[in-house]
Amino acid sequence: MKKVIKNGTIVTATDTYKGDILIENGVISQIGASLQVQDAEVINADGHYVFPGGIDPHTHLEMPFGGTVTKDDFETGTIAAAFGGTTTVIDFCITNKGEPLKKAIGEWHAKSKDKAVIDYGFHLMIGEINDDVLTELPSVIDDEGITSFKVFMAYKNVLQADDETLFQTLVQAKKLGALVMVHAENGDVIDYLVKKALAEGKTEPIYHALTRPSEIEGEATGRAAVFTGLANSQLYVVHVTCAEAVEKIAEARNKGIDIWGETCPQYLVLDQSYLEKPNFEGAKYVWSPPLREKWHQDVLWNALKSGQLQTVGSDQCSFDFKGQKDLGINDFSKIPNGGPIIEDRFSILFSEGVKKGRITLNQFVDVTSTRAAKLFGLYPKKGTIAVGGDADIVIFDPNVERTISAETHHMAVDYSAFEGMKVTGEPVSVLSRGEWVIQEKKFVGKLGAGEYLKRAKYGEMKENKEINSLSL
Ligand SMILES: NC(=O)NCCC(=O)O
Ligand SMILES: [Zn+2]
Ligand SMILES: [Zn+2]
Repeated sequence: MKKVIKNGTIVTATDTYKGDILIENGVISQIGASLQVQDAEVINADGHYVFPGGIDPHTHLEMPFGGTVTKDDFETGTIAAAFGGTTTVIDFCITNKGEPLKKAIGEWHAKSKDKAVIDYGFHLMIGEINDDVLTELPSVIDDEGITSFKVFMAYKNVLQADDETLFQTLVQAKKLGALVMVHAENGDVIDYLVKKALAEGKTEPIYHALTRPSEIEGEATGRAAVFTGLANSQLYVVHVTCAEAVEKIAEARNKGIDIWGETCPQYLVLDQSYLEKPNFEGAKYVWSPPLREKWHQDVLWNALKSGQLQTVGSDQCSFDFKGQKDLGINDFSKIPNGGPIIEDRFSILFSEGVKKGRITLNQFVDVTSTRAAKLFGLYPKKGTIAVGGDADIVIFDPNVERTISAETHHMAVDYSAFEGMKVTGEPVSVLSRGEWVIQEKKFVGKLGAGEYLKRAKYGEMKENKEINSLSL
């Protein structure tokens, strides 16, 4: 059945206006003032914003990590994402050295196919480059539509790749039309600092942060940027946390290097002092890179505002406090890294960003949806509200006040990293390709309704180049 969303304030990355939206066969077929439509379900969005569904370009659902597996899978994770206003996730498919890439991709399809309630795609981790990998890469792009590769510069002896692998990945990405993503920290230096701290009997969660200083995030970001320039390739730096990394990205962009930066809500609103909470509670706040001193938050907000950082991902990577985070009770290096964010990304950005005047309403849409769609080959099917695009839509109450809590969230974990935080604004209803997923704050979607997204090549997203040169 057709649907028409009436009287809402439609917000895209560039425009804000009152209008009605007609949805037919999962697609936006018309936008206009006072649309008169027969035989349509009418949705009254008066007093609400109508946003394009959020695109979360950074999730780890059902990922084996740190001796355990992330608690939220493609069922609970995508349901929670939808409650939070996200209608597309791009998850990291983790590969193992010596095994075919196709094996890992097959595993990720098996995890997601019958569970995802919203649309999804995969990035592919590259841990090594050899003849087998080189033979497989073209079909990863052409057959699977996976057009972004992820290289970890940290997690020594686990996920970390060496510089040669990063450089070769950049070269291949340029040739094939993919965007390279990096976790930028110097894993070798961290490994030394961690061993030293443990030998000195420093085992508490705060040492996780103290052994990963912001300078080495800056160093790794700068190194990756230099490689990108040399390879004349393209780079997206995930979870930027600090001034040093922002500076390296800005410097590289000024030189004309094709580099993009993402930050995450946790780095915008939480700080290093959380790791000092007593009774091992600090473990709830163990991320890599770690939470920083508070002053870095202003740098990150300003970078979003000025366009030096372009996206906000969640880095959803959730572990229970009891039974998972406590693997590191006697040794901070064994605390599984990551936290539950997928549901809170949109609301925190709106409340702390738009409501507090740090970013505009249109920038909010850009950093939570549009820019990710452009960078990761989904635009304009996703990431905006336009005729012909998928009807992935969030009807958002900008004035409701609520308190974030594990008691009320929909993620499968036993704590919230934002427990007690008051936010203004909440998604009320969410549509994925024109079908209700959340209706009046209730889940009404279907497991397996989410479709796998084959994405366009990076080079084909001409708009990325234009935006990059415009904002230099
Ligand atoms: N960020 C984090 O601590 N965990 C998820 C894995 C990663 O993105 O590095
Ligand atoms: Zn990472
Ligand atoms: Zn991550």
